[in-house]
Order: sequence, then C-alpha cells, then structure tokens
Amino acid sequence: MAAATNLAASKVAVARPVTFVTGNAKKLEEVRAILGQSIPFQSLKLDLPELQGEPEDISKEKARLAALKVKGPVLVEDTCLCFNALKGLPGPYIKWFLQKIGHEGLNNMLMAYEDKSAYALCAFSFALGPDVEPITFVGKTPGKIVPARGPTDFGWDPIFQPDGFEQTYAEMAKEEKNKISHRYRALAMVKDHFSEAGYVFDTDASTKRKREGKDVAKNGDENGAN
Ligand SMILES: O=P(O)(O)OP(=O)(O)OP(=O)(O)OC[C@H]1O[C@@H](n2cnc3c(O)ncnc32)[C@H](O)[C@@H]1O
Ligand SMILES: [Mg+2]
Repeated sequence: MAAATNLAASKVAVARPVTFVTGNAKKLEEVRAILGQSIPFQSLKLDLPELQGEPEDISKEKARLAALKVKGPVLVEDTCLCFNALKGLPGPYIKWFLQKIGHEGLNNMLMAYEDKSAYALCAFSFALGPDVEPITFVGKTPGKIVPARGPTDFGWDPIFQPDGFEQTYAEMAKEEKNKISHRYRALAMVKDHFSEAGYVFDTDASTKRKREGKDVAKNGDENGAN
C-alpha cells in the first residue's frame, strides 16, 4: 500500500491496458460484474504455476509471472478457503482439496471439531509491468462450513455460508454475493488504489497492438477465459 501513497500525487500514464490473468471463467465473470466500467481491462486465460506458501506471496508471484508473459500491466488473484479449526488450512490449497475430496470431504474434515467457522480470502496482485514490484490487496469474508446447498457451478460456494446470512454463497443471488464477497472486498481496495494512483491506461493500445500483431495474447486466447 506504500506504493499507492507514493503514486498518489501524480497521474501515471501507462501505455497498455490492464490484463486480468486467470484460468477460471467464474472468477472472470465475478470480476467483470464487480468492476463494471470502473477499471477497463482485458482478460487472458492462462493457468500460471503457483508457489506454495502464504496467500499474499502466492498472489504476488502469480503477478510477477503474469507480467513477464504479458509484458505490461497485469492483475491476478489467488483465492483461499480457510478453516479456523485447522489454523487456516486448506487455505491456498483448497483447489486441490476440493478436486480430490469434494464438498462432503471438506465437511468431513471438520467432523472432529466443534468450530465450523471459516473465512474466504481473496488476494489480488497488481503489477504495472515485469520490472515493477506487485502490490497486493486482501479481502476476507467470514462464515462457516455447512453441508452443500445450492447450485454447484462455482467451486466451494455451496458449502460456505457467510456470517449474517441464512444462505450459502451458492444459494445467494450473484448480485448479493458480489456485494459482500471476499472478491468484492479485495476489489474495493484495488479500485481505491487505482483512483489514488490516477493511472491513465492507453486502452487504444491493445487494439493497435492487436492490429499490428504484437500482442502476446494473440497466441493465447485473450478474452477467452469465458
Ligand atoms: O487461474 P487462477 O486464477 O489461479 O484460477 P484457479 O481456479 O486456479 O483459482 P485458485 O488458484 O485461486 O484456487 C481457488 C479455488 O477456489 C475456487 N474458487 C475461487 N473463488 C471462489 C469463489 O468465490 N467461490 C467458490 N469457489 C471459488 C476455484 O474454483 C479454485 O478451485
Ligand atoms: Mg490457480
């Protein structure tokens, strides 16, 4: 956040638009819905290798790798589901736990504990380019782990019931989730940072670069994370 303050005094002109790099179409959908027109961005579908460790470090390293690929400003995020009884695990490893043991297995992991409380955490990292240290923004939403309820189209949504609600993330209307979610909270900080820093992105640059065949994304599928 210190970098944000340093930048606050002046506008920063950036020659490329922001690229949100993710391999997850549902994340992209939510980021689009939450950001609206506030931060213009393009997307690139890329499954980046992920470090082991603390969520913020994983997210920062993802941004470094993404910036090297894109050679311009990038936004990435890493999502964790943390069980308090397990001191924050599975945390960043939730993707693999979910894949291997599913919603029921995740509930069973807490069978031996009375404490079913958990929190969803999103760590966004933004890097202006490959030579600039990424800045990280963390949003958290507290809740509890419950037997699955609701549609199963997005990750662990059916087993996470946010505090103060009777519905799981999966049962809530998308607009409701996007008003209180870990992703919403982290993106609120990203938005604040962008307006404080006063970045001015040349959004025409991507069209120009694509026309000239220079964009890295032309070999991948830019806007293809849908
Ligand atoms: O390419 P990236 O952005 O890394 O996408 P990913 O799917 O690999 O995502 P993560 O590494 O952040 O792993 C997070 C896991 O949690 C899931 N997930 C992420 N956000 C979620 C949300 O808001 N609700 C439910 N599940 C979510 C996601 O599907 C993964 O299984
Ligand atoms: Mg991932």
